[in-house]
Amino acid sequence: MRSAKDFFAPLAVGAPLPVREVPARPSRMIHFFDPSNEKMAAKIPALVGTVDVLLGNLEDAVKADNKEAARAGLVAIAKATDFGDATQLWTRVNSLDSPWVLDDVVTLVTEIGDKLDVIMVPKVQGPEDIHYVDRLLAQLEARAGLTRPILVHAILETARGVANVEQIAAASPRMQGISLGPADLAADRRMKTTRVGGGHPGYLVRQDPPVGVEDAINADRVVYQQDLWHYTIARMVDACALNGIFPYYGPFGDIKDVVACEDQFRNAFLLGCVGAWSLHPVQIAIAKKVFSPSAADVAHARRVKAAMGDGTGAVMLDGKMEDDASLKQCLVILALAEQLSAGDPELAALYAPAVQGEAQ
Ligand SMILES: CC(=O)SCCNC(=O)CCNC(=O)[C@H](O)C(C)(C)COP(=O)(O)OP(=O)(O)OC[C@H]1O[C@@H](n2cnc3c(N)ncnc32)[C@H](O)[C@@H]1OP(=O)(O)O
Ligand SMILES: O=CC(=O)O
Ligand SMILES: [Mg+2]
Repeated sequence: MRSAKDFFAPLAVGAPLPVREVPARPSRMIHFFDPSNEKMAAKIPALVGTVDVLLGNLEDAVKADNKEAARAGLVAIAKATDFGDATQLWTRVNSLDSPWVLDDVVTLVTEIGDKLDVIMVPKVQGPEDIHYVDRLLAQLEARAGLTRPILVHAILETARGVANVEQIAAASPRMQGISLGPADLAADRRMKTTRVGGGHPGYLVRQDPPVGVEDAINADRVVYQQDLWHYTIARMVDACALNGIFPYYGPFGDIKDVVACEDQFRNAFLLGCVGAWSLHPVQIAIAKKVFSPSAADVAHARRVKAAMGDGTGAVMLDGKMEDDASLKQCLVILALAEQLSAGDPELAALYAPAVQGEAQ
């Protein structure tokens, strides 16, 4: 293990200094596209400024025959596009045991390292995977003369990865965040599902049999569908919070079911996630809506803050007790509203009166 003193030293001579704080840029939707798909790629310039993150995907969902075209396509798109301040460029490289990943990383850092904000690494098993990528990136950054380190995002999609999530989150100052990868995780755990994210009608809790009713076992009883992902998301959120990095829900594959997608994203938001993946343009607006606090929550947070005066003690507001701890939650909402308003006049208007300075 590296000593704390060494942690912020570059891992290669000439590589940029590691960051001490992960930049907290909005990343409500990580919008996936396949750079080898000409129709999809043609839509990317118009998405700049409308999504927080554009992610050129090179891994699963890109056909094996198209892996090189996807890599080359991403290089071409990145070179031709000005992403501005509002949109980050990320990539998801192939898995570390694949025949493509070395060329993915070498090519992307060398050709477009100055444009890439984050590299998403799939199927991370433990901190050793992050250490490998960390050193390789430092070497390539030094050779490319980059002045800003590229950050790393891990996908949590193996049982071993989940068991090691705290060490993964702490493995490098490059760690930007972690996404839940429910599809691969389900397969790796040998769960008996056949879908990409979301719930399952068979995973439920049933109300007790009614008392004093004939054939009570077969009587109508309320069933509550449970969340397959609650444990993993909660663990991931804690690991990220502990290490000052950001947690995300991953993919929701039922593109047509925009209602369940919104529910699943909101569960993740309420548990502490800052964003989710959008696989199709229709999911962009869902993520934006869910991962931006509601106007009602912002207004309520503002009232609690005003009622709490110097921030200590207890007060009653609308019949509920508020104190230092509920104020802290309200400040989280206000800080997020302030951050998002800064780059989005529509949200700024929604949250009016101006939220400037409220989180201080
Ligand atoms: C488990 C995991 O690893 S999840 C992550 C990996 N998966 C992905 O990245 C999937 C990315 N998304 C996709 O491949 C596609 O959206 C699909 C396959 C889900 C659906 O694609 P389609 O059947 O073409 O959807 P649809 O017909 O509704 O598309 C409408 C338009 O939006 C475009 N479009 C679809 N997805 C995207 C996207 N992610 N980004 C930009 N444009 C897109 C289509 O090209 C199409 O364009 P057109 O109007 O010019 O014909
Ligand atoms: O890569 C994502 C997943 O769910 O698997
Ligand atoms: Mg996966």
